[in-house]
Amino acid sequence: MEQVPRPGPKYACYPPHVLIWPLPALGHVNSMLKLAELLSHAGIKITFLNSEHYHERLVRHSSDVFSRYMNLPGFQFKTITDGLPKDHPQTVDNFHELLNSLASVTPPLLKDMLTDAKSPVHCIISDGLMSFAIDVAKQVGIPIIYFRTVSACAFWAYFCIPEIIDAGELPIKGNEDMDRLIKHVPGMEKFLRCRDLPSFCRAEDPMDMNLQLVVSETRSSVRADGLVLNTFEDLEGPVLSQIRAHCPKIYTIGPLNAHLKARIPENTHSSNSLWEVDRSCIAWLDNQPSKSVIFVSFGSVAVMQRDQLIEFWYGLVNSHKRFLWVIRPDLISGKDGENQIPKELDKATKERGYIAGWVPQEEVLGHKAVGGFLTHCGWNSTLESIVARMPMICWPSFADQQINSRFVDEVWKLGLDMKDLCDRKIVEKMVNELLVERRAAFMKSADRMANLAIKSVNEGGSSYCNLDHLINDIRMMSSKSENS
Ligand SMILES: O=c1ccn([C@@H]2O[C@H](COP(=O)(O)OP(=O)(O)O[C@H]3O[C@H](CO)[C@@H](O)[C@H](O)[C@H]3O)[C@@H](O)[C@H]2O)c(=O)[nH]1
Repeated sequence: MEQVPRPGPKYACYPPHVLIWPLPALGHVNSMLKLAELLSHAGIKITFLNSEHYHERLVRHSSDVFSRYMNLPGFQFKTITDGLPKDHPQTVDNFHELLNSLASVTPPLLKDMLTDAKSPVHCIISDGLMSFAIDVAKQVGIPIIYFRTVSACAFWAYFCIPEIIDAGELPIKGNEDMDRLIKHVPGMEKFLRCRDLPSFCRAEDPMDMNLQLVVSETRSSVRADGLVLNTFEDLEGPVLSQIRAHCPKIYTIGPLNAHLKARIPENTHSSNSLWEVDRSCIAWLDNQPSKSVIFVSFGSVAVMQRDQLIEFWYGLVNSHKRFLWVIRPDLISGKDGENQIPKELDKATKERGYIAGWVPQEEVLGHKAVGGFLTHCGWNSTLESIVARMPMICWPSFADQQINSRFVDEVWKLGLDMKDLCDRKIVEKMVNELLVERRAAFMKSADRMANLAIKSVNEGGSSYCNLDHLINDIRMMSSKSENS
C-alpha cells in the first residue's frame, strides 16, 4: 500500500528526501517515527517504510497517530513485507527468524524503491539491526545512516562481545557465576557483572544464533555513514567516547520524546502509541494523592509466568501503596490457573490498585499522583522516566534491559535494580524504599538528570546541535546528489 504524498510547504528547489526504515517492533517503530517527525519539521521529505503488519496495526488501532503523520508536509508511508506469516509470534526467541526473513526477502524490493527515478532518495536511515540495508545502499550509491534504538551502554557491550568471548569471559558458568566482573568492556570494568550483559550472553554456547546475530549487526554499524542514538551526552558521555573510536560520526539526539516537545511545542501527542490506549486510568489517577502511586509496566514484548505475576501482585499489595499496573493481554505466558486470583489480592486491588491493558505511558509518568515506576527498563521507558523525573525499580527481562538496569542503579543512581529476582518480599521492600525511605535521594538524582536531559534538547544543547548537524548533513547529501 502506498500513500500519495500531499503537497508540502513550498521548498526552494528540491527538498532532501530521506527513507526511514525501522525494524518491525514497537520500541523501534515508535522511536523512528519520532525522528521522522523531527526531520519532517525541518522541511525534509520523509518516506517511512513500515512492515505490512505494523502498518495495518497503525491504521487500525492508532488511526490518530496515522492521520497525524499523514498530515505532516512531505511525509508518506510505504509498506514492505517482512516475509513472515501474519500470525507469526513476535517474541525475543523469534528474533533471528524475523531478521533472517527480512534479509532474504526485502533487499530486491528496497533496491527497486531506491532506483525509482520519479522519487529519488538522498539518504536512508535504517534500523541499526538491518545490515542488509547497508549492502543495498552501497550497491545503489545512496548514503545510509544507522539508527540504533538502544542505549549507548548496551550498544557498547554488544560491540565488545567478540573480545569478551576471546578472553574466555563467556559463556557464563551457571547462576553462581553471575556476579563475576567482566573485564573486557572498556570503561565498565569496575561494575559490569555477567548478569548485566545483554541477555543473549546467557546462552551456553558463544556461537548461539541470536548472540552472533546481534553482535554481527552491531559490528556492521562501522560500515554505515553515521550512527544516530536516542541518548544524550550528559547521560552517556564516557561510553560514547569509547564508541566514537570505532564509529566516529555519532548523532546523539535524545531523549527523543523531550526533543519533540522542545522543537514542536504545539505537538502534545508525541507518544506514538501503536496500540489502542485505555485512558480511564487518568481519571483514577486524578483522585489519588500526590506522588502516592507506583506505576508498573513492562513494555510491549516482555512476558512473565503466572507465578511471577502473583509474586509481583502480593508484593504490590503488601507494600500498602497505591498502584497502577499495565497487564497487556499477552503479558502472561502459559494459561495455567487462569482466573484464579487469590481473593485477598482482588480485594486489595479494588481498594488501592488499578489495572489496565495499555495506557498513555508518558502522560501517566508525568501525572502528579505517580511517585515511582516499576519497569522492565526498555530504553524508551527508561528515557521517558528520566524526562518525567521518576525514580525507577528495574526488573529487566531480556536484551539491553539488564545493562540499562545496572546503569540506572549503579551509575546514574536513579533507582533500584531488582535483577531477575521475583519475590513478593523484595517487591514490597523496594516499593517502600523508592516511595518512602530513599525517596529524597532518588528525587535529587532524578531532578538533576531530568534537568540535563531538558538542557540537551533545548536550543544550544548537545542533542539540539547534533540534530542540526544531522539535518545539515542530509541537506549536503541531497545537494551533492542533485549536482552529480
Ligand atoms: O501501557 C503502555 C506501555 C508502554 N507504552 C509505550 O511503549 C514503549 C515501550 O518501549 P520500551 O520501553 O523501549 O520497551 P519495549 O517495547 O520492550 O522495547 C523493545 O525495544 C527497545 C528499544 O530498542 C529495547 O530497549 C527493549 O529492550 C525492547 O524490548 C514506550 O514508549 C512506552 O511509553 C505505552 O504507550 N503504554
